[in-house]
Amino acid sequence: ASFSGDEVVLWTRSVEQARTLAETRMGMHAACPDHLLPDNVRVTADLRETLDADLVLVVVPSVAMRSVAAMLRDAGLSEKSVVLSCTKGIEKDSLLRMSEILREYLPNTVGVLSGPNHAEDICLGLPSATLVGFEEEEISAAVQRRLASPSFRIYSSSDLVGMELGGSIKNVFAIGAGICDGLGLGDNAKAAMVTRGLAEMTRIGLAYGGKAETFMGLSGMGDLIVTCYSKHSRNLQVGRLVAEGKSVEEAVASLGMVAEGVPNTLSIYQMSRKANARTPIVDVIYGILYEGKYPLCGLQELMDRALCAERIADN
Ligand SMILES: NC(=O)c1ccc[n+]([C@@H]2O[C@H](COP(=O)([O-])OP(=O)(O)OC[C@H]3O[C@@H](n4cnc5c(N)ncnc54)[C@H](O)[C@@H]3O)[C@@H](O)[C@H]2O)c1
Ligand SMILES: O=P(O)(O)OC[C@H](O)CO
Repeated sequence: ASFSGDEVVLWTRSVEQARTLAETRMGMHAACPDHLLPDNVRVTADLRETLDADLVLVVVPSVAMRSVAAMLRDAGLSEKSVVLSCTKGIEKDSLLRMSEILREYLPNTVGVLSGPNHAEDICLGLPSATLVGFEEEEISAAVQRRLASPSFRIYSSSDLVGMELGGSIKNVFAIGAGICDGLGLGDNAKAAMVTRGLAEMTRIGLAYGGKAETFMGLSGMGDLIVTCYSKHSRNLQVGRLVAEGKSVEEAVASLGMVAEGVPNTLSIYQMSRKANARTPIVDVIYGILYEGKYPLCGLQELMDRALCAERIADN
């Protein structure tokens, strides 16, 4: 997105890394990320160049959110900046959402952007829809207008809990969908993973105060679908590799980018246990990633459970 011609400063720890990522991730052969970016976008490795921005999008892996929030505070981010978290994750142990971590460090207005939004498609200008959420309706509306473009349609929401939980929980089932692919279990198995995954997402999400309709929307079901089926999905890829016999560490290392489903499976499992939610798929994916359970045994366990009525939100 070019933010409609506004000046955009893209901060990254290393400009060299941004160059490599742009070349490999987007499959484009540019010598420099500037070639991929409109004239109004500038790349810098100096955080101080971002401190007076009126809108700050934070797009780092969830495990880095706390340190980046502290860096923004220590560098002196303007209190007038509106901060938008685009990160999909829940912190392990504290079980905090990304917007909650940002608020721990910054007095700023903080919101969330989440939806079925693979960067590869957005960079090509292909149509995408997403959700922006702030507690303050007028700020949602202003950010919505600011970031929308003819190829980027933005809906608004005030359910930050639902948005952040949906965007994090779907990663667990994307790994599950990848395991189905890697084991060659077929289309029916994958449809069952996605649909029963949505039921578990709804159950955990409701237990923590999210709204049911949010889990049916873009940041819930929408993101679940894209992550379970897209050729760009890193979580799907990790699941496939693990099913094919790679260790989790090897699978993640081969990506060279974050797969949020790996840390998220731990935190979502912790959330589920804390809420005493019925989440058999989350439990099995946790077993595969963290307890050495064989992928095929885990998936068979799901099939072997006692037969029951189809329940969605009911625990
Ligand atoms: N890539 C996508 O298509 C996409 C789409 C929607 C949401 N997201 C979410 O955005 C977040 C980031 O994903 P990504 O694909 O941009 O990941 P990424 O692995 O490409 O990392 C993004 C940037 O964060 C930097 N980074 C990593 N650790 C850091 C640290 N400790 N301090 C400072 N910078 C650090 C990396 O160097 C990189 O420049 C994730 O939560 C992901 O789920 C990604
Ligand atoms: O590539 P993934 O699996 O990390 O998914 C990225 C985004 O969350 C898709 O909306």
